[in-house]
Amino acid sequence: MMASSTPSSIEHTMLAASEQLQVPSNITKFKIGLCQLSVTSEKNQNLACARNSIKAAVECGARLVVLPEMWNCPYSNDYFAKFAEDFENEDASPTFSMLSEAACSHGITIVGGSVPESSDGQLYNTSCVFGPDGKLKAKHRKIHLFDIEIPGDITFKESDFFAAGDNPTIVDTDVGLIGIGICHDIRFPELAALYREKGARIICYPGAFNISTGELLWEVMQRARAADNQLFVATCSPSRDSSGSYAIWGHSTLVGPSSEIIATSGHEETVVVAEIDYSKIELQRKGLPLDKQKRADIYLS
Ligand SMILES: NC(=O)CC(=O)C(=O)O
Repeated sequence: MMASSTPSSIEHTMLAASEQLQVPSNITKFKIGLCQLSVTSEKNQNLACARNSIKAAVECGARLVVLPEMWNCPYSNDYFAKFAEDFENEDASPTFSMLSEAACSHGITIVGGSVPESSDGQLYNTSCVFGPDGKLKAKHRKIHLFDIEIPGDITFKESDFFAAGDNPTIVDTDVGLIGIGICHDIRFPELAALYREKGARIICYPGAFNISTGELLWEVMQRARAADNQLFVATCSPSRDSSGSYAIWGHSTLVGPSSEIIATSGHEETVVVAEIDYSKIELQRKGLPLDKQKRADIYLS
């Protein structure tokens, strides 16, 4: 269906290799909302637009809402430092406050896309996850920074501005275990495989693929991560702004565990709302038991 705290409350952003999280058994079906937002150079306008879009998703029944990569700030080196906020000082962070308030007043889980975070003199491309009580549950700092140089096509160097995160993020929410990656993180199958191994049933990737890479790779990457791991993959992008310096592909999408596209969009501003049914995962894994067929004994030798 489509319709046009404190740092101590972070539950876990890093997993020890032996740690196995438990999947809550009580939730099997719910709706997810992907807010494909139009991003401007006015932060307050971006916050207001995101707040309205979250409300629209909730009105369509969403219990989990995902925002795009860099939704409070244009995806441009000219803006990252100016728009950065320090989440440790949450009262001085309008983005943190808005997401916390929205999650609490609607009683939903929000994967808050990503925004520039300033911390200890560094900038990070960071996604915050909030629970229905409005508390911060996890914080994912983009691990794989988008450095690309394709002559005559696209050059972008995130590492000139951002430091990379060092931790995978899997978060236990009221809609089950969610793995988090940001955009370029989707290209690394090892991260998705780790999330699957730890019990994630859905991986959320806020992203802002460029039109150069997006047409060929955006859908392929999502479907590959879903097929490899037999779980749901949700992506959420900003909408395309033809006046911006970085042309965004859009196409926020929900993919199911057999790699099927459940819902998607074009490049315009919209909210995608679709159903996640976890029983599809069990069905797919039973019919095609990749986990049992896996030959881990030979891959690493
Ligand atoms: N924002 C990104 O990481 C962009 C990306 O990965 C792309 O291909 O475009």
